[in-house]
Amino acid sequence: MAGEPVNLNEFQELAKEALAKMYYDFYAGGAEDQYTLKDNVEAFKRITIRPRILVDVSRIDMSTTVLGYNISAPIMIAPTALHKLAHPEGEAATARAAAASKTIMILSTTSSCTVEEVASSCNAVRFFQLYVYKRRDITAALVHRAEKNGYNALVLTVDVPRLGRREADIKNKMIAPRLKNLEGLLSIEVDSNSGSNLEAYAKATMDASLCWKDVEWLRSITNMPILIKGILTREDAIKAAEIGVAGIVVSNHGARQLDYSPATITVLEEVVHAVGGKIPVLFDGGVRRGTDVFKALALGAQAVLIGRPVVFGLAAKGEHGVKRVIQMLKDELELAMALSGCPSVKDINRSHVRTERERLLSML
Ligand SMILES: Cc1cc2nc3c(=O)[nH]c(=O)nc-3n(C[C@H](O)[C@H](O)[C@H](O)COP(=O)(O)O)c2cc1C
Ligand SMILES: CCCCCCC(=O)C(=O)O
Repeated sequence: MAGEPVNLNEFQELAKEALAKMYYDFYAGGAEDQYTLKDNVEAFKRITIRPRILVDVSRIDMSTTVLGYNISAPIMIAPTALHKLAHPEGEAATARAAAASKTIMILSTTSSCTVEEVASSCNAVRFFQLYVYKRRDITAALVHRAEKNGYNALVLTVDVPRLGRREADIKNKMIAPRLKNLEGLLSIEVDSNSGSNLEAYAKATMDASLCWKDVEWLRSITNMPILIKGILTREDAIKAAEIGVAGIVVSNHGARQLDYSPATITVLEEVVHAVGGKIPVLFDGGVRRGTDVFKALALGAQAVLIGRPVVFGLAAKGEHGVKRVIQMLKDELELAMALSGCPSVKDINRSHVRTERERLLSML
């Protein structure tokens, strides 16, 4: 690609040029037919914006709060695995970029840098994403380390009882790098001649018996607020609000788990209605433009998380690349707000978008 990237998709092109095929495929890929992977992005394109005019937009304020923490814009960093496959500085660079951008990074359990290394790389607000291992003692140790190292919330990922079938990883025989957070705690060697070593590793270690009552167990071992990541239905959203978690993330894991699960933006409103304002609803999946952020906020999300574009920014240009990715989205969101008559994020409301359902109903 010639010249500097001007949007997030161009960062993906740069990352493709920079990365070994096995790693690029791991980051970019989705499950099976990758139907949901495409639809996460395409579904945003089926929503149009209803701009309002003659509103004073000479000043735009994108700042907001999540769990009471101030951030410069409703754009956070989603937990994604193994940043050192993208860049030698790994999650430490991502965390510094998050801090410089005044936003929150959610560190993955399956990070290449440890909980402690990331904590000492910046003093910004950080959340910790938790996978629950069969070995509950190891899970508890991770939670305690996150708490001790100043992570401000726990994001419990609930959509990985098994790893999704990612065919590129199977073909590439994707490696399962040693997870630094588990060093000295768990050593499982996998060697899957038949396909993805990552999938084999996940099968050997992740606790597929995880269920609602385990949220109580988690609560009993930590004072950190707990958010549940991976909710796609009103039924589960109601349950989460009933058991009193601190928030939820509408997510299909970047379409890497269950193919033909819905594009997340198409179920956001259902979940928001079900929760009825009792707890904050965060959102991820397919956000590539400031207008996508705007649409998610209009449908009730408090903030969005960005997954792949952050890793692509890191792969292409390290910490600077992550900062650029976040800044590009912020610039696009700011412009979308100005052109839609929304001087602050609280001005963005349901009347500012027309969903595909509404378009179809209007034709009857
Ligand atoms: C390479 C990659 C690794 C991921 N690793 C994790 C993880 O360790 N924990 C987790 O909860 N979600 C993980 N996710 C899912 C993201 O948190 C997020 O839900 C998803 O990437 C959002 O979609 P987007 O990539 O279209 O922005 C991962 C996603 C990708 C692409
Ligand atoms: C090493 C165990 C599985 C890592 C899973 C990371 C992830 O959530 C994803 O790739 O998606």
